[in-house]
Amino acid sequence: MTDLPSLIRALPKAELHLHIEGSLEPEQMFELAARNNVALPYDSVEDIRAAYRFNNLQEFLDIYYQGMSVLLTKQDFHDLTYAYLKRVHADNCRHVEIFFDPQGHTERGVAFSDAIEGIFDGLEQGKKDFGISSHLILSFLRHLSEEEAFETLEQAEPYIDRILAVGLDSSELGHPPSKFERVYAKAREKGLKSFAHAGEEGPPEYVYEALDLLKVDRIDHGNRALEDDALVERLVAENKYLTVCPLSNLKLCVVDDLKNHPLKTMLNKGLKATVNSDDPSYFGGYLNDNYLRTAEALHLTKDDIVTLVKNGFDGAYLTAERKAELMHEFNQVIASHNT
Ligand code: HPA
Ligand SMILES: [Zn+2]
Repeated sequence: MTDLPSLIRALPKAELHLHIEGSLEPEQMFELAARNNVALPYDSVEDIRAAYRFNNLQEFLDIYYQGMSVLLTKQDFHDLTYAYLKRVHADNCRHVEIFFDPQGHTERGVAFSDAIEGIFDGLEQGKKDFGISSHLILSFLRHLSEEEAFETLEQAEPYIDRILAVGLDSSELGHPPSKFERVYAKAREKGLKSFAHAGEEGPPEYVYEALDLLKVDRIDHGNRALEDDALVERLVAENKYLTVCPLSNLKLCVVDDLKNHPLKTMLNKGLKATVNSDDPSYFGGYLNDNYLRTAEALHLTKDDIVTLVKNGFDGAYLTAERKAELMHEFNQVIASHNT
């Protein structure tokens, strides 16, 4: 009988839904606040952790934007990114596709170039030290205007060849994908892929809009697509990957209990679900925690884990060579756990 937790820990994995600002641990928040002379409304690390109780997405976002106020210099963005990669290296995470929220920084007076170059430096160092391959996704804040999204895309121009995709995050309700149809068209013209958070709190209509108007290649979350059978059929037929985040869903009350999480239902319906951590510092778990706790709560089988991990590779934008390397390692781990 396979020891499923040890298999989960040992398998090489990909993470496709991670906001780098959401990996800022309270200890690092204090360190950067001291380094940059930023006042925090907390007295201790325990104080910060105690504040991480959320009834919905907006309550989290308010604290998340406040947390990122300690990020000011290129070095800060490097250190943040490197700390995340070091942490997920311990989870045997081999490939990451991470979001960053440039508008969360430029609106505070941080230069776009400092944020993105710091992140790129961190990713490069992580590749050297841990062998983690990566892509960066530029995410628009959907509570801001489309015009501001256009300005952000403009700022990204010098780096466009090193950016994988655009994404859409922040407050979902009241900010449907249709608001960003034109800026997504422009991003696609520039050769970027299109991703969008949809169906986390928003209705199935937002998922349709993401598909029809933003022409997304991947859906981030997508939980509420399950309310519409025709939509599920379409996502299956079009082979759209969903980047699902179980512990995020629990912390933000998208599900009331992990036992009621739709991940297993998604797999049963043939949806291409992947497992991810979203904002691990705020939601209480990195990549392996998301696999382990969901596996336990939903009684996932070895086949389910194999499917989820492979979906992570298939839904990622890996070179053929990198994918072959990862599948080789994957097969070796599976073989060693069969004995
Ligand atoms: O889970 C999320 N949803 C929407 N916006 C976000 N920004 C960071 N994390 C999230
Ligand atoms: Zn997210």
